[in-house]
Amino acid sequence: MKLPSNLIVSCQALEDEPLHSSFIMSKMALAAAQGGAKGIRANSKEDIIEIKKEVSLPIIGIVKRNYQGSDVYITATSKEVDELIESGCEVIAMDATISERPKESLEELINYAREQAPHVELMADISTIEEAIIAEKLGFDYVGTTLHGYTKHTKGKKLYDQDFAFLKEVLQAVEKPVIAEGNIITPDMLKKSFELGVYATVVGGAITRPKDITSRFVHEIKDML
Ligand SMILES: CC(=O)N[C@H](C=O)[C@@H](O)[C@H](O)[C@H](O)COP(=O)(O)O
Repeated sequence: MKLPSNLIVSCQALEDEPLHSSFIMSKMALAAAQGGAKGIRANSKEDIIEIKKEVSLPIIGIVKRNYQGSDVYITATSKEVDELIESGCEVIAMDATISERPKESLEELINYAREQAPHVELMADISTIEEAIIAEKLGFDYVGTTLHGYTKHTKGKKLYDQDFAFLKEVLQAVEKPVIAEGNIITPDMLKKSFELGVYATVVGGAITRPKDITSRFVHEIKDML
């Protein structure tokens, strides 16, 4: 296992976000490491290379790229897999949902990644129980709840809905290590995910997206002022 059973912090800022910068993401990762995170999740070859200059933690790499006519944007094709192999990340995460893919099938993409980089582990970003089961059968090393609530067929759902009912189901459905990811926004939620039996938990926006953090504070007082 390249990832430790612990907290992983996602350091991502897309082009339309205020902190978009590989340098800033590398410092976010440094802050996360100093705070005790034991892994990093990051987007793009450039960001991963910069982050690796600052921290020696294992990295889950993704490349977010939109393709016309497809809803899949997290490591969608072999092009993104190639970029991630070049980045030197320890784990590649990819969309493992049933959404229509722009090029290779999911199975082809896994086989491609295994052939090109047998030393790199693979994480499935799923949105439903069925997808978790398929991902396990396809041989992913980790099953992550990343896309629950973000696919057409799960839109609007949150990982913490009904006292983490979906996460509990995933934990029962698969034997591979489960990574909780998506909308874990408090230390209590993080603790709860480990109590339920996850292998690791990825926390992103609640730590590394100050715009979202500010909005949550502002939301609480919006009707008072
Ligand atoms: C759905 C999607 O595109 N999720 C992305 C996946 O890498 C990131 O934008 C999230 O920040 C990450 O999953 C962590 O989640 P949260 O920021 O909620 O803690």
